[in-house]
Amino acid sequence: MESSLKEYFGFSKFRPYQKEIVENILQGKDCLVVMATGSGKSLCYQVPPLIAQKTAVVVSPLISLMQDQVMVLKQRGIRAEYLSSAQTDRNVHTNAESGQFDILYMTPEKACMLTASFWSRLLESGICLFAVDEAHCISEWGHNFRVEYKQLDKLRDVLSNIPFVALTATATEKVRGDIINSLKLQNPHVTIGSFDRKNLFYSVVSFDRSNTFLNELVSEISACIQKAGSTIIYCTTVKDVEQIFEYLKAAGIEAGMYHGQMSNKAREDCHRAFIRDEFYVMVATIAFGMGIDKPNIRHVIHYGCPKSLESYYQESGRCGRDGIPSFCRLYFTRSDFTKADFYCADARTADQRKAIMESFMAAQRYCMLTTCRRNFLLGYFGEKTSSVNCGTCDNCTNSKQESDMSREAFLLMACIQSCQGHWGLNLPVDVLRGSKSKKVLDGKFDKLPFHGLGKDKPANWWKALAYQLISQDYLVETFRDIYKTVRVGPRGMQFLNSCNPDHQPPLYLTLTPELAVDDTNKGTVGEGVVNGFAQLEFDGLSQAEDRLYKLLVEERMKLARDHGTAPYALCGDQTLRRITLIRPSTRARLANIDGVNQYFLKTYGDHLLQIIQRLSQELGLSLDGEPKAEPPMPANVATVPNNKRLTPAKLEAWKMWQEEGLTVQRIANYPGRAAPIKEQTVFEYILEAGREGCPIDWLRLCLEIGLTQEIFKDIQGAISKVGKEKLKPIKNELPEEVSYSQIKLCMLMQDMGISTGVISSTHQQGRKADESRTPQISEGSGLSCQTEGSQSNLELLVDNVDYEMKVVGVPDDTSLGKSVDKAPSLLIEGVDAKQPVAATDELTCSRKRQKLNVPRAQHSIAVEPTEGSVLSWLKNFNDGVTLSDLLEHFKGSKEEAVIDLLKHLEGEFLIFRKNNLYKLM
Ligand SMILES: Nc1ncnc2c1ncn2[C@@H]1O[C@H](COP(=O)(O)OP(=O)(O)OP(=O)(O)O)[C@@H](O)[C@H]1O
Repeated sequence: MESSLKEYFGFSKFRPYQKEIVENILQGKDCLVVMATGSGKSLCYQVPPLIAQKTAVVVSPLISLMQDQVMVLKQRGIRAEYLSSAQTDRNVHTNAESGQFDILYMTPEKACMLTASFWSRLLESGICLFAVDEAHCISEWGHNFRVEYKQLDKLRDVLSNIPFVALTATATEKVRGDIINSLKLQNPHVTIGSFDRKNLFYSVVSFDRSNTFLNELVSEISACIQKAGSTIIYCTTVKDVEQIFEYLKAAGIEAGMYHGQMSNKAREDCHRAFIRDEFYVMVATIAFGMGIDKPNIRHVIHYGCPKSLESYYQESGRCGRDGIPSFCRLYFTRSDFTKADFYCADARTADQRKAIMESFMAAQRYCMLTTCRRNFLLGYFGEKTSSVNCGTCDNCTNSKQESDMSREAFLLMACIQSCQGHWGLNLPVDVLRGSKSKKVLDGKFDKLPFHGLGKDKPANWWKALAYQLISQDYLVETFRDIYKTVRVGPRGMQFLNSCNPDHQPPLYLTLTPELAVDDTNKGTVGEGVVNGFAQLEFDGLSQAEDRLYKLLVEERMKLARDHGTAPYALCGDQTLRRITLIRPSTRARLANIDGVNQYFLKTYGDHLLQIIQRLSQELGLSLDGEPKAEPPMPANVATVPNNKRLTPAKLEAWKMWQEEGLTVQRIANYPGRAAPIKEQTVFEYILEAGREGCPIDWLRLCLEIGLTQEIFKDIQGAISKVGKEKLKPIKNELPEEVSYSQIKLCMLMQDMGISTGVISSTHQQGRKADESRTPQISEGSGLSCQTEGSQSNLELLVDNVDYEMKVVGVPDDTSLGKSVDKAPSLLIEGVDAKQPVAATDELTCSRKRQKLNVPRAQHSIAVEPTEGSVLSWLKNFNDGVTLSDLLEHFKGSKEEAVIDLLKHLEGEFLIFRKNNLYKLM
């Protein structure tokens, strides 16, 4: 799997969850994948066909999206095509059914229209999966319901034994249920990743449509273009699109335009020019939504409050899909909030109207928020967060000013209370401002004691205060049909009860620019809203490197133009940045850069190497530098251990285990403890810390409870048979000696997307840590170790006995021409490894792996390094070998000769290097 990943995609490792999902698909399981935009969902259905050598059929909602994906896949040497009304090549249909494509995209309409004979021929040729991308379109609860998606279930009978894979970035629990039911997914493997897009900076600004504002917008966009970054400006109306487009044009910024009133051809041309970097700015309505797959958009601006928080998340999610820090800014005016009837116009049922209203109101709350925007977004999608301050939104980074607004809050809440919660905000604000409108007089609201008491402040000031109070739960906004009403909530009632007209307890609220209108603070409030690009640590390149990067961007552009493709399809900005920093001089060095795939190397490698050499010389830069630290990538698993949700006892147990290296048993019986706690409890604490995102040495934990790859796989098998709702049925499926702890650990690792690969691939590291530590406990605990027959990857788990064991040697089967898959017999002084060891209770297994880092080539005979001999030797080591292993194996040969040979093989994409381990492609 990893060699396919490197060969076709150029990546050296899977992102969280990807490998797990690919494995499940290859095992024939249905999958539901809910992972953030840009988290790498596509790869989950793009890798299996390369391994299974069968076609992956992918349903995708938009022709432009399919076309872009096919274009990119072709640049990776993957045979991809699409079937839709827009396909002009008639051969595609015939070639598709005879299995000529690795990946075949189609629209839902097309998928339902294809004849039974097409499917049966394709089935004969081989289908490895049927994927439904943007699967939320199946659900009426989703924000993009598409009727055609509903009919895809028909294909379930036609493709009865093929795994169905549904993928989406946004799906609430309700939508997830709908997807599973509609597609008739059978006991699917469900993956729900984090919604958090860590590389995105969120900010919101209230704006007017003045020229001053538009000038600011122009400078913001220019700053992005300077960094060779693309911007999308989403407008809520066609009129706004045209106006902004004209304004940019007048300011000398080349931009494209995209909206529903343009002809198909004009839209397609514009779309194509944008993804090919012919201009860097696209001004669009949300019609330019799902169909954009460009990974290097650095800036998404919303010019007006979006219609829902889901669509905001989706549209802003177009930003920074390649993981580079990028910026999402939302501009709104309060008049945007009055568009409910417009958005509800298409609703066919009361439920639909309710759903639209709810998410529109959530978008409004997002605009008015004074607390962390990321937390609000994540919370909306049901994700709990541990930090109060994300550090990457305007509210968390700008200095805030607060002011005691107890008197004003009292007046507003008391007035709203007197209006009995039957009204929106306008009426109580009118009353406070002393209005004598018909509505006020008819309802005798002018007789209220508050009438006119707030006339010193403009209406918008009071509304801004109301939104502050709503966001702090003093007021509650609901709606009836499409009309919003506001009432005093329990927190507000508590406040009102503690007030009298002459005295109110202090109530500090954040001063938003609107609230500062007549305040001396005005002017300082907005200062926090700084240019986002200045805030983002964009690249860390020196001046000369920055120049080189821009020249390489131009070169990529030329190459893409010559090959009729988009620059990002050749290689991403992140890869280009790595190339800039390393400045490789050989094919091998270029091949080893993350993001460089075989097709790229073969097609553009030599040309690019020449260019790099020439430009580096001109700029006075040396070649073959060391890679610098990468900009932050979105990590789905938090690594910060100061987790607020862990109790001190749990945090302490985790620290003792993870940081101090104590075993579970040792922690449970720690001398300083008033009373011992159960080992099982300590183990649960560690699992919980892991679940909460604290780093865990998974290999060590597996070793400590005897969870080997084989047991892991057995447990996975049991889970796929009986589900994972209850532990007992899983346990019943498994051999007696498999413990509940092992099952729990396996389930957690599965949930967190940690694959079995971790157990073996971290051997080297794990070994060192373990071996450097003398055994912590020797209390003669019972044992439940696997010995003979349960070894894998040259690994043996033995009793944690109170004397040091010593590895004295391992006969090297490989050098004798035997397979290493067979368990080697280990000779350990003082221990008969074949002696069965009695299992006792399930967690009395504080064991220590004793023999692990066996030099593989200890007994090797002289072998000459040739292309063939290196490749066939590497075949024996799935986990790869180090350079010293290789030198040891080929000892007698010159070191430089071995290194040259390795470089050549690397440059030919026959081997690849990951973490300094050489592996076979
Ligand atoms: N393992 C990986 N290593 C490095 N980059 C990756 C990896 N997997 C995917 N990517 C890159 O991440 C970016 C986003 O991937 P992808 O298009 O699959 O996201 P997605 O989850 O399908 O997003 P969307 O919901 O927007 O369609 C792409 O540029 C892709 O090449």
